[in-house]
Amino acid sequence: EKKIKRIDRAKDKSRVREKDSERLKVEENVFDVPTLKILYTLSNKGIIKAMGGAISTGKEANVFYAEGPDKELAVKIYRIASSTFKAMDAYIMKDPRFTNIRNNKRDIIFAWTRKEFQNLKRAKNAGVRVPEPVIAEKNILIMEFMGEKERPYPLLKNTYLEDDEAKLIFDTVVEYMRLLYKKANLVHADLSEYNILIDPKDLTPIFIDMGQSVTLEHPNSREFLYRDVQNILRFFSRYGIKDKPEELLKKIQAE
Ligand SMILES: N#C/C(=C\c1ccncc1)C(=O)NCc1ccccc1
Repeated sequence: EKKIKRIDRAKDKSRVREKDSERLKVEENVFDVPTLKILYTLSNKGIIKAMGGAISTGKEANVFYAEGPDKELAVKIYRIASSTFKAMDAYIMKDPRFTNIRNNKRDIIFAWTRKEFQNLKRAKNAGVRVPEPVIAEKNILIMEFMGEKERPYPLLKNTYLEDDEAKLIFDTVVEYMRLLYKKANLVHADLSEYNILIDPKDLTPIFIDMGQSVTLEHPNSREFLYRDVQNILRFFSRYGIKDKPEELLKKIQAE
């Protein structure tokens, strides 16, 4: 009996340790030394006052909550170590804005982070609701936190909607896609219910994750736009919205 107890306790302890190492793993291969140095610099510049917990964790990046001098911030840290930057290649190497970068991993990640900053800026200026970008420093992007008191707004994916509410959001999403295209000369290129936040106060959509967004000059921009349109129609079809891809493309690209 005693022996079994001892084994169970040992197992529990190892489980706790395993969990810690799990958490540490997330922290460690994002918070590598160069990244910590940049965070330290940003805090010395008074841009970040305190770091909070992780909002989103993914294979390419992690987003953390942070306190800024005057507003809440989201700190997106692109992983250098194990990121699948191969996927990034397809977007960045054909982008006329980034043809001259050297083909090494760090430079690709730094260029990608700069690109997300620039794309957010352009989207904001075009009238699309996105997190206001604050600064891009190497593999770190700091932007306005979309949420309240450390709680991020929910993804469209996780928001319960009545049909009429969904229709209003759908119309705004299409309008934002049109503004991105006509005013910002951009295609989101990864638009879906996973990259749209919903402000619960007024049920307005917020586009996030624009690192992969491309200008219309990109050879595949129309294909990426078509895919965004299909994603949006697929998701909103559950609310009885029956628009056809061609109709949406006409609305977005209309002269
Ligand atoms: N940008 C951003 C995001 C949220 C956010 C919330 C509140 N304010 C600003 C941004 C976000 O989750 N992006 C998706 C993502 C990024 C990294 C790993 C997994 C998933």
